[in-house]
Amino acid sequence: MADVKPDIILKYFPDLTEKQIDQFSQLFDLYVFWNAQINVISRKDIEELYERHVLHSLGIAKICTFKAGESVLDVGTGGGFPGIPLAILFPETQFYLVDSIGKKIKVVKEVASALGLENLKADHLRAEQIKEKFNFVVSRAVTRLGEFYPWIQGKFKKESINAIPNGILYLKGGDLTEEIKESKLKAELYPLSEFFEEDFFDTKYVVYVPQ
Ligand SMILES: C[S@@+](CC[C@H](N)C(=O)[O-])C[C@H]1O[C@@H](n2cnc3c(N)ncnc32)[C@H](O)[C@@H]1O
Repeated sequence: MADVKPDIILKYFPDLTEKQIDQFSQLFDLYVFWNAQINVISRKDIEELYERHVLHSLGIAKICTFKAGESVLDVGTGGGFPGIPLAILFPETQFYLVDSIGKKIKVVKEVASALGLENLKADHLRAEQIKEKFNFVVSRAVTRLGEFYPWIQGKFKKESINAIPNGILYLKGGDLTEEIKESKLKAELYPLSEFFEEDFFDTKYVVYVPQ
């Protein structure tokens, strides 16, 4: 049996409050329950939930510390990654999670409600339908940057209160040098190996595209 406690999160984020530790601890049982009904995580992966999904999602927090009052859109969140772990870590930031598959959003809503995450809203929508503007757009493993960018272009607030400019923070794998070139975007690549000892297989980078 793999370690199903959130100790690995504390190893890299040692300043969590009791409330956050409790919320991270609840994730395992919640995802075991919901994943049995609606498949949002590969079933063989569930025992690695904290490493492959929760810690992996928090790689974004190593690049950007979201501030109170900022807003973050998670495009193609699936069962809530990276949005749910980030919403636990940054309770003063507003998160909006969307996915084009309704039953995945049902899981997100159920998990968020069980955790009492008041800073998270989720909707069954395609990213292209969203009219609001955000400080940051996060995402994990949805599509190539060149296809992704037009979905969210123009959805960024102008004003910024963060140490880094508003922009996209995308957990990605693949041949990123080629993909970034093809997208014609000015992107910065951050390998997760700079922050974590764990191996994240085919999704080893945070791509940051300032706006
Ligand atoms: C490979 S899954 C990744 C899910 C999640 N981000 C994760 O890493 O576990 C890609 C998700 O993107 C969603 N998706 C694809 N195109 C989308 C769009 N235009 N708007 C919103 N969601 C989209 C799909 O429904 C799917 O749930």
